[in-house]
Amino acid sequence: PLILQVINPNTSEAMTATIAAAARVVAAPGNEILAVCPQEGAPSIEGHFDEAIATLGVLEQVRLGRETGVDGHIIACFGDPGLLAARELATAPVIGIAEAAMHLATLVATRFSVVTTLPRTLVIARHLLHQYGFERHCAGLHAIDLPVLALEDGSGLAQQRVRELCIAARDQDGSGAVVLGCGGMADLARTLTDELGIPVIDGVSAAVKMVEALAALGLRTSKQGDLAYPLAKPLSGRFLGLNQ
Ligand SMILES: NC(=O)NC1=NC(=O)NC1=O
Repeated sequence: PLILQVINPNTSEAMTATIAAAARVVAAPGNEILAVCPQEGAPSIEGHFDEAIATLGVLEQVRLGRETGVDGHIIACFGDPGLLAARELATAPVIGIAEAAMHLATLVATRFSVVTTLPRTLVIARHLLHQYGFERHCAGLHAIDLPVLALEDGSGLAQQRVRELCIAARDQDGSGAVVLGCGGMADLARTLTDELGIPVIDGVSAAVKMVEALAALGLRTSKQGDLAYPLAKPLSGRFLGLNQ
């Protein structure tokens, strides 16, 4: 059995619970989901500034996970904050939910759309498409224009807007699949897939299965070249805990 560390990079316990539940639904029997979030940081991640803040918490959790001996790390925020830095620290695989969902979307459709939260985070999704090489696969990017934590306010308004934009993406973008662009949407994928008749993909569950696949194949983060452990140097002050 595996221990999979699922990191919610924001500090909202409610979203950590949503993410953990989605991960546990799909985890293989016997595999443990170790859901964590930073003690300090941003309650939600909605732009470049928030991502920079969240990255330190992600790295601290990856460090703790490595010491615990987890078999994989999942960065459960759609910006995949700190992904490559985390891979330097990690021995086990590190997967971001955006890359996971995008990869799976390309396996079931020739074009996919993304439905995310605030319009200002659309540029982050575009950056990831470029970074991962999926620009030509993405037929549309949509934002519900509600803040991330609207997904946890219990009103159902954000969930309704996600559903409307997924339908619009299916009918207007010519997409064969939709990628849900927020960790807090992780509980919506199965229902929307059934209702819309196309794959609606959540990155949390996608990442869980991809880490399980990598573990089963004995594949871990390469420590050759740029993903080798960070060069040892005396990190000071608030970064003391990150010394190797
Ligand atoms: N595009 C997003 O909504 N990203 C996110 N911000 C968070 O705090 N969690 C996410 O998944």
